[in-house]
Amino acid sequence: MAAERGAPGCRYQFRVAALGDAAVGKTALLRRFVAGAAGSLEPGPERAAPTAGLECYGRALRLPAGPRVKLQLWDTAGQERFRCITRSFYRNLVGVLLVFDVTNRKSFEHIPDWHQEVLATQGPHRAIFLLLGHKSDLESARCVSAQEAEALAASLGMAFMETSAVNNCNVDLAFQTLATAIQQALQQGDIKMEEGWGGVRLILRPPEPRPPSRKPPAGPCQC
Ligand SMILES: Nc1nc2c(ncn2[C@@H]2O[C@H](COP(=O)(O)OP(=O)(O)OP(=O)(O)O)[C@@H](O)[C@H]2O)c(=O)[nH]1
Repeated sequence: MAAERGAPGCRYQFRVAALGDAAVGKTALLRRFVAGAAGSLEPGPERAAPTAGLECYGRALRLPAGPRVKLQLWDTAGQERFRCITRSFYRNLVGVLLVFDVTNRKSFEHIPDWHQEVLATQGPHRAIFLLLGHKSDLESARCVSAQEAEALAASLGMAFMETSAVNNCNVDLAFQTLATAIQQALQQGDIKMEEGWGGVRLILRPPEPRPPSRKPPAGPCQC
């Protein structure tokens, strides 16, 4: 997957958000993806300042066998007191990463509530979801198995992956998987771009098919 910081040559912009309980690692996950494998994680292993409301990041990527797309990535506050800000924004999402912490059972049990909250506020546009079990590097403290998370994801109609921002496990793959599913839904007409909806934006029109070139008249030279 080729990555760029800007959006040159991107055909679409997909608006995606990471949702889940406070401190599950949404900010670290997004920053890891934007910084790439070589980037350092700010502010380090200590607890980062909790997100207040919403923060936005962006990164472009080329999908396998597809166009280049820009992901507009929204980091949302997990804390309840910011929920009225984040809720107002769900209807303009085309992709949602539902994030829980594999060492925090409550954050896993709250996933159906997060899912329901998005569905309840979405309007006619249906977002594509991906369930992420985050902090997979903390194996010894794990209290949610991959099998039960897979079962939950299947029951909610979405795919599941485990990620870690600390060792950069599956981070690129998670975003690539979500973006590919969005692109396929767009291609199949399951998602439609509409005026006034911010989930998908066309940045660059596909090139028009070129008209057949006019050949010089056959026959003897006229000059
Ligand atoms: N071991 C480990 N720790 C992580 C990982 N990702 C994040 N953390 C730590 O988990 C804590 C919370 O991370 P954040 O990214 O701030 O969590 P958040 O979900 O954005 O929190 P809110 O903004 O309150 O919603 C921080 O101390 C991070 O360093 C990870 O993959 N592995």
